[in-house]
Amino acid sequence: MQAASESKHVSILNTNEPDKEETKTIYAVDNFNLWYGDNQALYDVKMDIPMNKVTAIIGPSGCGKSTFIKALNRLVELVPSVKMSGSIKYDDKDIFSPKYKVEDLRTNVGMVFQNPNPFPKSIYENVIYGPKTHGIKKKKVLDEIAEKSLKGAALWDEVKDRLHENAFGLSGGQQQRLCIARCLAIEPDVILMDEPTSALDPISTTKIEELVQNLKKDYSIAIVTHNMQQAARISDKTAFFLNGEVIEYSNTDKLFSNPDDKRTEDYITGRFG
Ligand SMILES: Nc1ncnc2c1ncn2[C@@H]1O[C@H](COP(=O)(O)OP(=O)(O)OP(=O)(O)O)[C@@H](O)[C@H]1O
Repeated sequence: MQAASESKHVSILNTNEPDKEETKTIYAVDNFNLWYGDNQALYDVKMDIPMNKVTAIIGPSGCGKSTFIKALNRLVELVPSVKMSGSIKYDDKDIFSPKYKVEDLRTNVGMVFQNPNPFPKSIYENVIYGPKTHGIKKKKVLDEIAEKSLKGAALWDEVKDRLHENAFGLSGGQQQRLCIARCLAIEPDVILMDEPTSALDPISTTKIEELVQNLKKDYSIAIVTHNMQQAARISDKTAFFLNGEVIEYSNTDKLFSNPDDKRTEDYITGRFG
């Protein structure tokens, strides 16, 4: 966590800032395998996830997309039967090293799930939950974090007059943006999104897509989506997974216009999946 005064949220709203051209790697995944008990779900996954870009993970149901994204923040370890091999480096550090603290990873890597999952608390309490857990107590600082995070999630204008109302009173799309605000409040570097719009109507989906585009100036984003048009609209790079393998991983324009692998072409043209 950064101190509130040096918060990165200030720059979220500055849409005139030019994109950073130099592409650095935030996650380096190499030869990564994962099993649930005896069933192997991921095979030799190798991919570098770039910093300050949107990386889409696409592929048919059951191909390992969620498993992969949950490996990136070690959430997948909560399944007792899971075994893994290979390496995942975040910011050049092996996240499975005994020395690596999972709490540090979770502070740097936020996650947004398929169904909006606000806590049964007020809008305000939802957003400041993480910072409070990290020991921030001053009301002024928490107020500032709440405002910046809600602005960052493009929700402030809609909720600024009802911050102390229950979050369940928000629409599904607003609840999802609240979950994004809750994620921004811990000031992560990476945001993992697992089908964040699949439960939303088209207007709410468009808002989240616009938001993702804005957020990539300050965050590295990996997004699992079933929606190929969405991947094509919002991502810089796309990985196509099939049966636990990365079949193709390239710039989104290239993958959708001129894929190298016949299986990618079949999938994006709707021949299966
Ligand atoms: N908790 C679990 N225990 C056992 N097997 C699991 C578990 N979660 C996923 N799997 C298996 O791992 C494989 C990959 O599942 P995963 O959920 O990662 O795929 P997905 O591509 O995200 O699918 P979908 O698009 O349907 O969400 C599947 O065969 C699935 O049955």
